[in-house]
Amino acid sequence: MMRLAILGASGHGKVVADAASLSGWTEIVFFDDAWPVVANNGPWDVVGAGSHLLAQAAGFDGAVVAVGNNAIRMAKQQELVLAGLKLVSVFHPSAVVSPHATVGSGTVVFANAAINACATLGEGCIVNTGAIVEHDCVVGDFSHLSPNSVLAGGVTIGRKVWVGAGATVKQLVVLGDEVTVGMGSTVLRDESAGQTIVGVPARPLRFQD
Ligand SMILES: CC(=O)SCCNC(=O)CCNC(=O)[C@H](O)C(C)(C)COP(=O)(O)OP(=O)(O)OC[C@H]1O[C@@H](n2cnc3c(N)ncnc32)[C@H](O)[C@@H]1OP(=O)(O)O
Repeated sequence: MMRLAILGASGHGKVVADAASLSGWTEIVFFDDAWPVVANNGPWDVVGAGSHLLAQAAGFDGAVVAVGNNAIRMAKQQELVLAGLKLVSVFHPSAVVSPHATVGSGTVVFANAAINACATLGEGCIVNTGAIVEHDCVVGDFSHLSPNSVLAGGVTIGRKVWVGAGATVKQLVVLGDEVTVGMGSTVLRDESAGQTIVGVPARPLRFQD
């Protein structure tokens, strides 16, 4: 029996649970502060609030935070670690991950994602469905690569970066911490921390017409 606790009874959590179920976790339960009003998340049970999970570290073989917001995911993951839970990574079986890539704890990698050779991903990241992290990329902690987004070779992104669905980042570009890339954007140049950039080519949102 391999028992996984997922914190966050979200839609994203359902995808984490599916990937975990398909990759060998035999018992999966959710914790969420909406419990007991929320008692299930799709086919999975919600069995307690976040505080209950913090008190049950010994009861699980692993835990993962399923919260889409990067800052909240970071805070929750740090709480779980302090409480003694073992943060694990979850890989959908159809994800292709190079044996020469490094993936931090608490990172989830969904169906048809690819992480190529010598890429380095931090902890608590989301590599969403079909996202591509090319060779030699560096992805900071608690970043989210949305479905079908592409980081071309050697891209470096900071912590808590959100790359929107279908966005593409040119090879060797560097994005600072907490940059948000709008869905469908094409990023051709480096951007400093905290910017929201959109469009083709991507420009800071405040400069859009
Ligand atoms: C499984 C999953 O679902 S994972 C999640 C996947 N979701 C995503 O990838 C969504 C990513 N988020 C976005 O792209 C958002 O639009 C953001 C973060 C870039 C901007 O969001 P907000 O700050 O709420 O901006 P808002 O919607 O008010 O738009 C502001 C302006 O930017 C434009 N804009 C917003 N997003 C984009 C975009 N991706 N590309 C081009 N223009 C955009 C809007 O048209 C608007 O222009 P206007 O002022 O001329 O009307």
